[in-house]
Amino acid sequence: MKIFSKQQIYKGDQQTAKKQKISSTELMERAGMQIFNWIHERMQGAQVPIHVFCGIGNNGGDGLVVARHLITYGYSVHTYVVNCSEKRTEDFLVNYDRIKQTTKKWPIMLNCEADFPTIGPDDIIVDAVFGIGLNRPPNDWVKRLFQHFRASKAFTLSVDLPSGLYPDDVPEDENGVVWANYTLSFQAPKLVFFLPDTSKYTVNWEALDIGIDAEFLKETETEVELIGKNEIFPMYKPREKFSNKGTYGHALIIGGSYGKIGAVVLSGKAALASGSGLVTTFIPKCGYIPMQSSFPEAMTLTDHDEEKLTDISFDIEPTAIGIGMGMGTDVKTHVAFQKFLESNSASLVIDADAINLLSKHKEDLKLLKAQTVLTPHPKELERLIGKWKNDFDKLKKAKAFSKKHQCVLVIKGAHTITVFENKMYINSTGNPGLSTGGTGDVLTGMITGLICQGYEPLMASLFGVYLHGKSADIAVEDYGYQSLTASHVIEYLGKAYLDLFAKPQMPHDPDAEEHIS
Ligand SMILES: NC(=O)C1=CN([C@@H]2O[C@H](COP(=O)(O)OP(=O)(O)OC[C@H]3O[C@@H](n4cnc5c(N)ncnc54)[C@H](OP(=O)(O)O)[C@@H]3O)[C@@H](O)[C@H]2O)[C@H](O)CC1
Ligand SMILES: [K+]
Repeated sequence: MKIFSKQQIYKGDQQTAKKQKISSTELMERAGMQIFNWIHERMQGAQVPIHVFCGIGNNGGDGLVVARHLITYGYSVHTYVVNCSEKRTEDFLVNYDRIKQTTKKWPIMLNCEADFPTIGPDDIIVDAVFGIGLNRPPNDWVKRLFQHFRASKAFTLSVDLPSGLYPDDVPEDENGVVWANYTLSFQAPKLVFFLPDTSKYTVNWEALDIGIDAEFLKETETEVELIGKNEIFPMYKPREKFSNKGTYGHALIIGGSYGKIGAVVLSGKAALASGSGLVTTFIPKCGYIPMQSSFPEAMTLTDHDEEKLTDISFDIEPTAIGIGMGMGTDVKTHVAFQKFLESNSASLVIDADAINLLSKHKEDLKLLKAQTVLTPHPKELERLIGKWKNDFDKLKKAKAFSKKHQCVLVIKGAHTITVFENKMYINSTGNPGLSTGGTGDVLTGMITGLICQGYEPLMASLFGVYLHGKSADIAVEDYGYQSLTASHVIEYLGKAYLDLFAKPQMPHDPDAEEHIS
């Protein structure tokens, strides 16, 4: 699913109005009606006080549409205009008149803190103060209004975007933002719903189809995409009937050191379970027996050193190599890694200590061949690209790094973001059960295994990240968040594959599930 920029959203509105021969007021009516339907479907006329707070722009206009329909359907509605500016948009004014014609209970003007209404914890707040048009921090009294919302503990439903949140920046003051329980976003979610700095402002979100021009949606190239089943399924490569283990490539997993052989076991098993035809592991000598006994499907090569990697040489021809898990950053290991990079011609997935070595010795980055995949967690990323001011700065730096080194950056997190040159792909699967040792090793193995089967490195990264999260989502049903382990992610990979063929995903629902951030 495409995630549009603010400029693209405004353009989409104009193109929709032109192509469908409707006015912007009609488009606002559609948008507001969708929000009303969503509420009405759930509330079925329940007489819970609903406080609709409207700004003075089009987000406020949407709020007025919602309030008008709620009033018409007999709900207990209190409508307020947050009078934070002298300006009014045209469509706000049209809907301001319309609501005044619908009810004698006209919207109440809020001008300062003394005007704040009492809101009960069981009431509902509809937040339509600011949408994507916010361009500066809210006034102090408006900030206090947002804190008043939060203190009330009322269920807060934000229209399009939690007010006070920019679509393309991180707010300076968290008190200047509405903390929503749910956000109903028009047509597509916003990037800020997925970033660590800003995802906390909405617990849950949903995209509502407001009938934006189909051609616009199809033709517009976006910088960001949300990756769900709809995006992943077309990438799937079916297995051929007349095939053998050689058809699906040979994965080589290199890593491990004394006490950290398990990382390579997990990675190797994941490469195999993702579908690689053959798997070989390359580890220090001390790992030979544990590897052979715990992972019989794999072939094992060893370094001549007992405890660490000092000489990565082999006479097999792997299709793809995953390297770095549990490897350590010993000087001798670095020399071996450097020599390996100089001579390697296979596709490469780099993780953990191999990333740390690259960060320490940036001159080695020029040894990476195009489309090498790097899978850093946030700390490893910081060592690699330097500190960032906020998430947007991080993404800017990540894009620059990817462009410079022609590599695929898989930034692991609650919403893993894969960056390739100027494009960013946000994963929609996964859960907090994955915050446990070894799950990163599993991911690296999976991406390596997918490259072995002929997936391009970028595709393999997107597919691997999706399947990894999906596997955890299925496994968590059986094990719960606390007890989920990296081994379960491997065990449930088959179910994650099968899920691709299960119920189709709804067009506007990235993963046919609730979107809890
Ligand atoms: N396709 C769609 O997604 C549709 C979205 N709709 C809704 O429209 C809003 C965007 O509406 P817009 O009027 O552009 O913006 P806002 O309502 O968010 O803000 C209105 C104006 O408020 C001013 N502003 C900005 N920051 C502040 C501030 N801190 N304090 C006071 N005022 C502020 C600013 O104007 P200025 O001239 O003063 O700079 C904004 O322009 C979108 O989010 C949806 O809810 C359509 O209804 C349907 C299609
Ligand atoms: K809002």
